[in-house]
Amino acid sequence: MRLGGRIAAAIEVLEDVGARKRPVADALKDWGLSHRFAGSGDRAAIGNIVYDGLRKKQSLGWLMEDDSASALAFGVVLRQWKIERDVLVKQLADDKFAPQLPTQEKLDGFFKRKLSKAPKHIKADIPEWLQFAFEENFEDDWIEEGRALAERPPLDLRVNTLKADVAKVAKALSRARPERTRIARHGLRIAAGTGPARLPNVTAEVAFARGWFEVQDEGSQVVSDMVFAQPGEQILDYCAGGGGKTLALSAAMDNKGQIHAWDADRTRLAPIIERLKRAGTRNVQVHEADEDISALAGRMDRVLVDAPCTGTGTWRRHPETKWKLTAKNLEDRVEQQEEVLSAAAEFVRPGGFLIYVTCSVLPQENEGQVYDFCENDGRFELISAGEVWEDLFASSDLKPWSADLKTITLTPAATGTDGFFLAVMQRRD
Ligand SMILES: C[S@@+](CC[C@H](N)C(=O)[O-])C[C@H]1O[C@@H](n2cnc3c(N)ncnc32)[C@H](O)[C@@H]1O
Repeated sequence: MRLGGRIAAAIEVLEDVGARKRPVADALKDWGLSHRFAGSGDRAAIGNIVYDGLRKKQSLGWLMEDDSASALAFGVVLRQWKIERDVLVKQLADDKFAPQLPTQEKLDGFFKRKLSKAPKHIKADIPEWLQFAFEENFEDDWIEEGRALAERPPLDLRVNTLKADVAKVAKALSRARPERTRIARHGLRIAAGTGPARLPNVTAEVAFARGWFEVQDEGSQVVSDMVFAQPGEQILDYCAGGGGKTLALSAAMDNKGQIHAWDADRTRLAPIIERLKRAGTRNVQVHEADEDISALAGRMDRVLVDAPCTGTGTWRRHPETKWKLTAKNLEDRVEQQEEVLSAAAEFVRPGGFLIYVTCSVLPQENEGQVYDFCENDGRFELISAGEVWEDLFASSDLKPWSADLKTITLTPAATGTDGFFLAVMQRRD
């Protein structure tokens, strides 16, 4: 396919996503199934236009004075992919599959308008109603933080130290030119690439089938490390989901001790079985949602609550969720988090630790949540996560946010990771 056909396809997918409010991945998959002539390079390029457009939907719409799917797709190739206007016009002129170009007047305006003159939430590419929360969290840097959440993310891998080491995986994947992560100790990163560049399908590699690595954002690797799980301990992963963090904890414990993996949703937990097997994990007990785990109450050295959240820290990967999020969704999540935190706390032994994690950058779900919890439950005290950071990652030149010098927030702008929040609370009695 030529560029014109790819832009036309991206417009079709963007319209589908907008009209049916469906996940981008589903819309792209359907498009691929009904256009089997498109090669993998075409599908990657179309996906990139769609995702890049959704990440910067607001700023591109403002520059184009038009937020249609077509304006967005052309905005991406002209501004983000940096294809010269004349080159684009020429390429599309004799392409019968190319969509209609925006009018001369619209394009003139697009190139004349300066984003520095746009309202602040548009510059930051975040929904206006979240501006206050961003300001509260990131002070003078909030626009930069919003913008970083609108960039393309890299592909991060966590080397499974139960089966391999960083050098071995780097060698196995050398064609993809992975580099060591700047914070995580067992991480590799494959750069995002620009324009139509596609990321390699690393899960099709033999090294993946052998369990040498997992796909896991560096931020997720870092917060898993900060649980500080020690060999021989008893750990409860209360919101284990597909097991991303469970696997990292197991490797950190060198398969010694016991991890109990639980989740309220049995279907979310299902993939964990296969992943544990591939990783060579032997110290994880999976508990189904309807299983009674009350025998573990008051006995766990550490309980990890990787709480259900709005996912604002992962907007780079799921940009459509940025524009769908409502104040009501946020309120519901906050309520759910309160319930999960109180229920999970019952499993911590006296002197043990409760670790609260979200992949959100909103203070309501983060600092607000743990301060309320500690106020209501006098047994728990917030301790300094900054000290754990220093213990583990002092050598990194990147530093997380810490509004209160106790909890930590990772962000694409500060730490080059997805957005994550982590707080550690200790049970006194
Ligand atoms: C952020 S995801 C977990 C991701 C997972 N830890 C990982 O690293 O792959 C949050 C999980 O919380 C679970 N959850 C929601 N409400 C819960 C509850 N009341 N108790 C336990 N888990 C719950 C959801 O099913 C979801 O799998």
